[in-house]
Amino acid sequence: MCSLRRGLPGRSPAPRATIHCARAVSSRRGSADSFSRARERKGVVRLVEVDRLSKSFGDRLAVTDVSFTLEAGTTLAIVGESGSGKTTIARMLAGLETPTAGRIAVCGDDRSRPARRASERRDRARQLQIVFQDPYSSLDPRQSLSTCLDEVLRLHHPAMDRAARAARVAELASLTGLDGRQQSALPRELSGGQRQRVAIARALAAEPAVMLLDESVSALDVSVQAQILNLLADIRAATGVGYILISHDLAVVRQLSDRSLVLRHGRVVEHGPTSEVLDQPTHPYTRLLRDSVPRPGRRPARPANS
Ligand SMILES: Nc1ncnc2c1ncn2[C@@H]1O[C@H](COP(=O)(O)OP(=O)(O)OP(=O)(O)O)[C@@H](O)[C@H]1O
Repeated sequence: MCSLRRGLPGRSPAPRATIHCARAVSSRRGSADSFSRARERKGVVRLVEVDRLSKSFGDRLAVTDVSFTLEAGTTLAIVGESGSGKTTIARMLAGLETPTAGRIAVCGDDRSRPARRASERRDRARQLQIVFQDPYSSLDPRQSLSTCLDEVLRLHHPAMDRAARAARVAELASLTGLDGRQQSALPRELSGGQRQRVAIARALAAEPAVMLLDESVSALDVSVQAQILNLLADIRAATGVGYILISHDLAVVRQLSDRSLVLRHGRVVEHGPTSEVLDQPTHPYTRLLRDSVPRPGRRPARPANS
């Protein structure tokens, strides 16, 4: 996997995503809170700050008072059973839902209200990209990887000429382990794992500071899943991108994330380093989630009275 990093010739290991974000943070330094400034002085780039976020749909509270941060080069996992509010948080981060209360900042820019102009939407997309569980539905069936990446590069990097774009397409394909045939293939001609690599390459083409991985490896079989997780870890090390990993699979969470946040009925019940959350959970719900993972010889835990 290390060879993938050689696919970024001449690029500084100092992550471009981080540089992009650091600029955004310093450009609005006046409104950054004192905690952010203290972290910046220590050289930690805070990519995402979510503060007391809530969302209700009518009288249904989907998310209540959720706070977390994400730093460059790290992964935060959001776990919880179906209906616990994971997707709603993801949709608010991506700007697809407006919070009922609370604040979201990505790269220091406030996202608590919808983007008004196309340029603002483009800037936001450049800061945060999403990779969904099913790339098939999010890929244009008529576009090969090369065409798809070229389009993203033209949108986000208008100063790049055709040759620079072609070089960057080759670089991204190499980074995500897609060969020449796969670069010119249509989505239907690729396997699920290859399509997921295409979706990752497309997200990376925008050079985002943050990637939101929404059950991105859930549909893949275990060996392909392991390859994609290794790939994501390599990309994180090479670029400093931060990941928000939404997953119900605790093995995936353990492999890729540094910190985990456990949601129940839209509220955070536990939040801390992943190893501590999974190995020494303090909340009964986290214990239940962990003990529900099927393991040889283990009986499923009975739900507590809840
Ligand atoms: N547009 C909506 N209108 C009304 N209720 C909604 C809407 N979107 C989500 N909800 C409700 O909000 C709660 C949280 O849903 P959400 O999709 O965020 O959960 P989740 O943890 O992502 O679940 P899953 O793992 O099944 O995707 C659920 O009770 C859901 O029914």
